[in-house]
Amino acid sequence: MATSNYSRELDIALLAVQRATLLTKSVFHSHAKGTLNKSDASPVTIGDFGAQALIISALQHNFPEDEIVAEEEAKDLRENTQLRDTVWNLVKDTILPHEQSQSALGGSLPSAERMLDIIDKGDSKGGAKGRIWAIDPIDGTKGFLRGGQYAVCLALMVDGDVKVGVLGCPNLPVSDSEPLSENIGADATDDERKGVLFSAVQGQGAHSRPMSTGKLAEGQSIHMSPLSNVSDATFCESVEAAHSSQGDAANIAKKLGITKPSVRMDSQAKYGSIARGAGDLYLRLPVRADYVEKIWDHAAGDLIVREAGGEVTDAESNRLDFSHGRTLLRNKGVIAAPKSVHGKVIEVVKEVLGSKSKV
Ligand SMILES: Nc1ncnc2c1ncn2[C@@H]1O[C@H](COP(=O)(O)OS(=O)(=O)O)[C@@H](OP(=O)(O)O)[C@H]1O
Ligand SMILES: [Mg+2]
Repeated sequence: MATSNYSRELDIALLAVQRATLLTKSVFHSHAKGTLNKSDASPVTIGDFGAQALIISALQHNFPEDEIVAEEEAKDLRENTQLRDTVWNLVKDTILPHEQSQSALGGSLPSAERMLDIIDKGDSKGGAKGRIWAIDPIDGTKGFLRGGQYAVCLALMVDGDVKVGVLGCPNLPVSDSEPLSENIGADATDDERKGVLFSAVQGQGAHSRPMSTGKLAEGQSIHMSPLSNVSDATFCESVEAAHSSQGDAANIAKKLGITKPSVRMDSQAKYGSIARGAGDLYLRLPVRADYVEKIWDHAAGDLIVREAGGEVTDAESNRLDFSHGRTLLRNKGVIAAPKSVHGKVIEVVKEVLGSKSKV
């Protein structure tokens, strides 16, 4: 039976994300060096499948009864044996050098066929009852392709409530105190010296530690910035204009008196960045009324920001609700901010979005 402080879940989640991130980095480097030419598949496809297989195999080994909601299904790999073999070769060769992690994660996978079955274990419908893990093997696919920001994301929900969250962000600065550069998401920032793992357990705060390939260091406590005046804020948003309305964000920022330009970056690296105080706000404003957010795009980041002392809601000021299956059916948009200014930000979000709906 799992203990109530979730220490084992956290340890396994950290190792699983560490190993999966190592795989995504190796896919990126093979692609960049032109050595990934065995198949026509994009490196995102290969990295997505490989990272999902590694994370699920670690979860199945340790928590066989738990359900899993993951982004990918193995259908494409079953139909394309060349692609399957490319992924399999990576998965079987991605091993963390410290022995302890090998046994904790259950050793190597036995075969390519078994890998496909493992990938398909991520097909849970989710819901309001039981222990459910949410996985996004590569969040921020566009960032990954650029060598910019992306994240390997894993969260455990129990009865719809997020209890454990881990984000592997290989291209963010190691240091929590390094301010965000404006072009952090636009440039190819891929660099061996970068990389951070963010984590949180409900009621136990949020932490960061360097993303190494060896034994992981103890986590350092992280906190949202103690922002008292919202006009001093740095806000983060998506690079992709199709994922978040940059026009609405600019109007909101202007009304809040914010003069600093937004920092655009892909993936849940935005949640990690504000949780460590490198930025202040994360605004995700709906572009299309019919788009429903996926739980794997938010579960880990939501807990990490709240445990770092922030507030995370939708545009109507409702908490993100992870109890409605694979999507955030009841929420539109995401507004994450230090507690001190969240109310003020929501006031202005409602004003700007409300005036649009009247046009
Ligand atoms: N229309 C629309 N609106 C909002 N969100 C959408 C939309 N379409 C896709 N997605 C999801 O956005 C995830 C990535 O979010 P980001 O804000 O990091 O965007 S991006 O990385 O800049 O593309 C991205 O996750 P990944 O596919 O894992 O990259 C998608 O799940
Ligand atoms: Mg995603």
